[in-house]
Amino acid sequence: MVPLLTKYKAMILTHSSSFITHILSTSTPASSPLHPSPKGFIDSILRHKFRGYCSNRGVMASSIKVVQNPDTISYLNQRQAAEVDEILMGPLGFSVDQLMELAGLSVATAIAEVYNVKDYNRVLTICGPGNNGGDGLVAARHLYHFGYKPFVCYPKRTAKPLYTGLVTQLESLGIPFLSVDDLPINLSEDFNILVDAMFGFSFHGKYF
Ligand SMILES: NC(=O)C1=CN([C@@H]2O[C@H](COP(=O)(O)OP(=O)(O)OC[C@H]3O[C@@H](n4cnc5c(N)ncnc54)[C@H](O)[C@@H]3O)[C@@H](O)[C@H]2O)[C@H](O)CC1
Repeated sequence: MVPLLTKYKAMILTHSSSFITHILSTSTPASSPLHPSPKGFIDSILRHKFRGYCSNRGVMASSIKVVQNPDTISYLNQRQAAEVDEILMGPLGFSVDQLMELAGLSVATAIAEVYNVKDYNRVLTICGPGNNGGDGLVAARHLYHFGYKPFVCYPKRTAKPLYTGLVTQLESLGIPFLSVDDLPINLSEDFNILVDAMFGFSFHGKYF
């Protein structure tokens, strides 16, 4: 899969934790009301964590570190992303559908900021069976409203109301659902952008 990916115009990963996806993916060096510093955001989560759970700040401080690269993009690893979600959904009281909506909207907004709709119109969103897949379904809906032409491949559907509702919303907009067999061998011939919403922090096993 990896060699193929290099051919795509863009590949968007929704792997990172929902609420922070956009902030991390579009972070700029300077803070502004629209683009808050990702470090500031993470710091506020960590402060909450320290306050709520930890009497030993040194230990907790070393357990989550935000890696900042020279381009000011920050990354969380799998465990860190899961921990942030636990805090958001626990003491901070966010619900899954609330976070999923924010994650999907953030991904769609990040795409719209970077890839103009005229040149990069056809977006394939490949959705897995869990919450990460749900993020992708939400992203497809917002991309439609931003003027893109989204396509969704959602081969392993989940019967829970949260997911069936998302599917109904996409169907009502006429967004095509493609089976795996419908997909061309060379995805880059048919699509300008690929959104990988297959697995998030619950992925286990090995990448190949
Ligand atoms: N609070 C939350 O949980 C939220 C998370 N958000 C996003 O969702 C993902 C995590 O979602 P989750 O449902 O826990 O699982 P995944 O989507 O990562 O995986 C789905 C499903 O797949 C199974 N699985 C894992 N590895 C494999 C494998 N090798 N082969 C087959 N199946 C596999 C796994 O057991 C899961 O059941 C998180 O990253 C966020 O992006 C939302 O934004 C909402 C809030």
